[in-house]
Amino acid sequence: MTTMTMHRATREPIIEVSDLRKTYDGRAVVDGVSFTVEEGEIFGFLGLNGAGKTTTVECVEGLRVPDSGRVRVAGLDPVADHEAVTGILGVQLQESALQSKLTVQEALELCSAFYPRPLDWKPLAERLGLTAKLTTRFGKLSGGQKQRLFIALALIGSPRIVVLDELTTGLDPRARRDTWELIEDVRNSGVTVILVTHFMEEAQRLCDRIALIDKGRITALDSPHGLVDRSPGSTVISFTPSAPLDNEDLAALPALRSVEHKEERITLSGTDETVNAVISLLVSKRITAHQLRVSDATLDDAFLDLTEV
Ligand SMILES: Nc1ncnc2c1ncn2[C@@H]1O[C@H](COP(=O)(O)OP(=O)(O)OP(=O)(O)O)[C@@H](O)[C@H]1O
Repeated sequence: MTTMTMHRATREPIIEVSDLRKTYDGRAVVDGVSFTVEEGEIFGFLGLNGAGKTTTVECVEGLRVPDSGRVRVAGLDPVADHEAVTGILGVQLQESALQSKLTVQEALELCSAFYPRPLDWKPLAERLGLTAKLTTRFGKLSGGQKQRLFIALALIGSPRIVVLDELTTGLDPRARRDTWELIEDVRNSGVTVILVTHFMEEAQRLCDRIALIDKGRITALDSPHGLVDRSPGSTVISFTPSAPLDNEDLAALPALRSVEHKEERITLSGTDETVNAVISLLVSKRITAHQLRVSDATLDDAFLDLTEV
């Protein structure tokens, strides 16, 4: 992590998952999931609560045993070769894993001792804003400080892959941005990052690719841009017309996804074709568009479009 070389994904899969299934009480919570993660990429999972994200990543970590399917981490089976996988994969601990009387420094030193080539914990603690808290007991840390310590502990073993589940939940906006920079540095040093998140801005900024999980299945897997482009309403145009527009004319616009009227203001979502057609319509009717705004849909829009609620 200390060498800040520029990231270049090597395009070699370091994680391979095919047709993964996990059932609880006869219900498939992960239902035929397949994906690969290339070494050096940040790979994100997005999905509604209960979609199967954590179950999927815990099968990759070897913490849950799949009912069927194949999982390989650097060529190893995470269940059969659990010890070897633990040596190359850093995971965020759960709150219950640390004794409340342990100080931050003790936790960092203790976890360093588990690994053959641990990072120097002092700069790591500094980077995560924990230096002033080294002598504070875990039980006395705030939620955000605990979260930072968990991130430090996930990275301390100098892993090839780090799995961060809800990385910045509970962090204030400043700490969240600092953590994003840290994760970018981690990736730039060649570490592969698996990120489970509910924050679209985080996924959009950090992830090279994102798997959308819905009811135990991957419904889309693409770059953040690619997902936004797949969203049927990928371009949004809004304006206040100088004279009323005919609803039938609006409804006939090509590739139109939605029309919204708010007092006199009209917001349409569709594609570039929709935008061009509405401009032609306005010109042909000699109507001026006041406060005209055209914007791309966000990952948020894509997520809602591509997830069945
Ligand atoms: N040990 C278990 N026993 C029974 N059901 C479980 C178990 N673990 C998870 N589940 C169920 O599996 C489904 C998927 O859970 P999972 O934690 O993987 O979802 P998630 O996408 O990570 O959700 P969240 O965003 O809420 O963390 C949920 O319906 C959950 O209740």
